[in-house]
Amino acid sequence: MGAAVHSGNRRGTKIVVKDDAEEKKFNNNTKDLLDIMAFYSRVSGSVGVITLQNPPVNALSAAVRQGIVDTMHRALSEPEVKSVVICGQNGKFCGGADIREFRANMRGPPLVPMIHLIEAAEKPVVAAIEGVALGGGLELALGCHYRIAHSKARLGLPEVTLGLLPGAGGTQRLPRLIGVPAALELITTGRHATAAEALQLGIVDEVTDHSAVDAAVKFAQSVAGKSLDARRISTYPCPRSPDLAEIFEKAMQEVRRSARGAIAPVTCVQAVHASVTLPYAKGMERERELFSTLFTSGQAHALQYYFFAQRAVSRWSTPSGARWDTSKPRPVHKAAVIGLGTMGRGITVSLAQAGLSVVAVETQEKQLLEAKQAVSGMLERSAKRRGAPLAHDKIKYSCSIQAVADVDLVIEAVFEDMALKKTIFQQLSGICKPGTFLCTNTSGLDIDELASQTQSPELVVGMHFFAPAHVMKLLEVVYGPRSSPEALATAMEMGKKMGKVSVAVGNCRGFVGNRMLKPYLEQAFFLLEEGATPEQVDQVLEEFGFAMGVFKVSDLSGLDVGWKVRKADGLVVPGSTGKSARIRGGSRYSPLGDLLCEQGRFGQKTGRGWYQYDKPGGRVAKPDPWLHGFLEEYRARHGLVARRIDHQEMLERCLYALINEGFQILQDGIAAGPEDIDVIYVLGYGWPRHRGGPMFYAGLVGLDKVLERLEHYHQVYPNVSGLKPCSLIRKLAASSSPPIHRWREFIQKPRSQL
Ligand SMILES: CCCCCCCCCCCCC/C=C/C(=O)SCCNC(=O)CCNC(=O)[C@H](O)C(C)(C)COP(=O)(O)OP(=O)(O)OC[C@H]1O[C@@H](n2cnc3c(N)ncnc32)[C@H](O)[C@@H]1OP(=O)(O)O
Repeated sequence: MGAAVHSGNRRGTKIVVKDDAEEKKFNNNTKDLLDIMAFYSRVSGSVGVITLQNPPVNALSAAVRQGIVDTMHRALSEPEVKSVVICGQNGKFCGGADIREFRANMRGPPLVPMIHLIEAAEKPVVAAIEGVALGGGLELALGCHYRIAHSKARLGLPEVTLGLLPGAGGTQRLPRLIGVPAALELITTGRHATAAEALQLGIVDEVTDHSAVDAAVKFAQSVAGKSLDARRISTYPCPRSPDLAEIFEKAMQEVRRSARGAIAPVTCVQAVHASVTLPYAKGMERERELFSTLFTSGQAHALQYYFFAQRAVSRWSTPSGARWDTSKPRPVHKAAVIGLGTMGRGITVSLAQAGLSVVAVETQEKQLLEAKQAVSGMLERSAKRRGAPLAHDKIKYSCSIQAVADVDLVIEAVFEDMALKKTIFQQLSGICKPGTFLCTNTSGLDIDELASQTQSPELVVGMHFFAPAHVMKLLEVVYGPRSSPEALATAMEMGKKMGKVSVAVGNCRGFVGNRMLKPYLEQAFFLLEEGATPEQVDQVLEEFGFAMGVFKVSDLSGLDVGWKVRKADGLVVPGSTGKSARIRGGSRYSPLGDLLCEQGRFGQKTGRGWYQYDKPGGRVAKPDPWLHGFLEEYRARHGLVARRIDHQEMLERCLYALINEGFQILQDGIAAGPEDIDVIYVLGYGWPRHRGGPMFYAGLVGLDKVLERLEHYHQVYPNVSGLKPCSLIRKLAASSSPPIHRWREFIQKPRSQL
C-alpha cells in the first residue's frame, strides 16, 4: 500500500492513513503523539485501526471520546475500509472513563451514544484487548462486535469500587452476553477477570499469547462483509431462568450484608434487574437514572477521592524536603526476619512471596520448628489461593542471629519491648555487613531510641505491619530524625514489592494509626462510664460502616496489649479508689480496661472481655450480663449516674476525637497530608472506604461543624484533652474550610533533621 499520509488534528484526533512499514517510524516519533488522543491508521489496506492514546491507561477523556467518534466516522466513510479494530497504545486497551473528569465539567461526546455508534456500525468492529479493559473500557469493548484479548489482559467493571455503576451500558449488555448470575457477580464486586475466565464466560471471542492487535486485524479481515445481526449485544434477549427472582434476592442479601452501608453495590443489583425486566432502551434509561443518583452521592465522591489518595501516598515527602522522586531505594535481594511470632511469620511469608531470599531467625529450637511449620502452611495455602508457585525454598531458618551477617535488610519483629529491641539492635549493628538497613516492626515505639543503639542510625527505619502481616495491605514506614532518605525509600519500595500500600510517617508515639486510636478508645471507655454498653457503642460504629465496633476489635486483638502499654507508661494503678482512680496527669482517665484485665478478661483468647464467647478462642461475641453488672457497680462506686446517650453523641465523640488527633498529626508534620491518614485508616483500621477516611469525612461533614461539636464537648468535658480542638482545624475553619487538596497549604513545616 502506498504511504499516503493525511493528518489533521481535529479536537484530539489524528487521522493518518499509512502503510505497515511506516508504523515503526511513526511509533519512534512519539513526540508527535503527545497531543493526540485517538490515532487512526489503515492496515493492510482494508482495516481501519483506531488507537486510543491517553497515557498511562488510555482513560476515556473528552478528547479520547471525541477522537473515537471522529475516527469511527472516518473508518465508516472510507469505502476501502471493510472492518475496524479498536486498540490502546502501549499495550493497554483502556482503563475506563477518566475519573478525574467526574468532578469537573463534563465536556465532549457522551460515552453511551459513542458506544451505540460503534455497535450500530455496518462494518465489523473488533476490540483488541491488551493490558486492561476496565469500566468504560470494557463497556466500549462490549459495544464492539468482537473481542480478542491477550492472555495476560484483565477485564472488569470496577465502577462499584468508585461508588458508581457501569453506566455506559455495562449493566444492560453484560447480563445479555454472559447471563445474570455471572454479570451480577462481576458488577457487584468490581473484580477483574483474567482473559482465560473472560473467554470461558463468553466475554471475549478469542485469547492470544501474541499481539492482540495483530490477531484482531487478522480476525477483522476474516469477518469483513459478514452479517452483524447476531453480534450486537443490545439486541440479545436477556437469558432467563425460573430461579431469577431467587438469584436477585440472594444477590441483594449478599451486597447488603457485605456492603456495610455502601449504596453502589445495591444500586448495581437494581440496574442489572432492569436488564431482565425491561427492553434494552428502557433498561438504558433506568441505568442512567440510577447512575445519576450515585454520580452525585457523597459516597462516590469519597471513593473516588480514596482511589487517588491510595496512589498519592507513594509520592511521599518529609518535612525536611526528602522526596520519593529524589531519593533512590537500594536494591534488596536478601532479607532477614528476627522473631517468628505471629507478626514475624507473616512478614517472612510476605518477603518470600515477593521473591526475596529470607533468613528467618528464632532463638529457641522448639519455637523455630513451630514457626517453620506454620510458615510452610501459610505459604501452601497462599500459593493455592493465588495459583502461584510455592516459595518454601526462599527461606532459611536459623537459631542464630549470626545468620543475618550478609543480608541487605533486617526486619526485627520481636515482642513490643523496648529493652529487648534495644539489645537486638545493638547485636545487629555488630553482626550485619556495612550498609544493611535495620528495620523494626513496632506499633509505636521510638525509632530514634533504637537507632541510637547502632553505629549507623541513618540505616534505621520502622516498618509497622498490621496483623495478619501477609494479608493486610497497609505498611506504615516510620522515619526517625536520623533515618536517611535512602533508608526510607528502600523500606517504601520493599513494602511495594510485598504488595503493600506503604505510607511514610514521622516518628512519634503510636505513629499515625495507633496515635489516633488512643482518643477514640478513650471516648468509648468514657461512654461506658456515662451509661452506654459496649453493644450500643459498637452498634453505632458498625452502622457507620466499621466492620467491627471498637469493643469487638479490642476483644479480638486482646485487651492485654493496651494494658501492657499503659502499665509501661505508669498509668495503671491497681486498687486505686476515689477521684484519683479516674485522673492521670490532671486529665480524665478510665481504668475500665485495666480492671477487666485484672479479672483475666483479655477478650476472645480467654473467652471473656467486653463480650462473652462460648469458649476461649471463640469468635461470636455475645452481650455479657456480668459485664453489665460490673459497669453498674463501677458507676455506683465512682458516683457516676448512668444516662441515656443518643447515637449522634456516641458517634461524634468517638469520631471527632479521632479526627482531632488527625489534625494534630498533620500540624506536627507526622503525616505529610490528609490522604496519608485516610489510607492508613481505611487499610489498617477498618474505616469504611465509602466514607473516604477520617480526614475526608471531616471535610464532608464540614470543618466548621466538626469544630463546633468539638468545642461543645470540650466545654462539657474540659479535662479531656483529646476533645480540645487543635489549632489546624481552627485555622482551616477560619479560612472558609478549603477543600481537602488545599489543606497542605495551611500546615506549617516543622523542622526535621532528615
Ligand atoms: C447528575 C449527573 C449525571 C451525569 C451523567 C453522566 C453520564 C455519563 C455516563 C458515563 C458512564 C461512565 C461509566 C464508566 C465509568 C468508568 O469507567 S469509571 C472508571 C473505571 N475504571 C477503573 O476503575 C480503573 C481504575 N484504574 C485502575 O484500576 C488501575 O489504574 C489500572 C488501570 C489497573 C492500572 O494500574 P497500575 O498500572 O497499577 O497503575 P495506577 O498507578 O493504578 O494508575 C496509573 C495512573 O493512572 C491513573 N488512572 C488510572 N485509571 C484511571 C482512570 N480511569 N481515570 C483517570 N486516571 C486513572 C491513576 O490515578 C494513576 O495516576 P496517579 O493518581 O497520578 O498516580
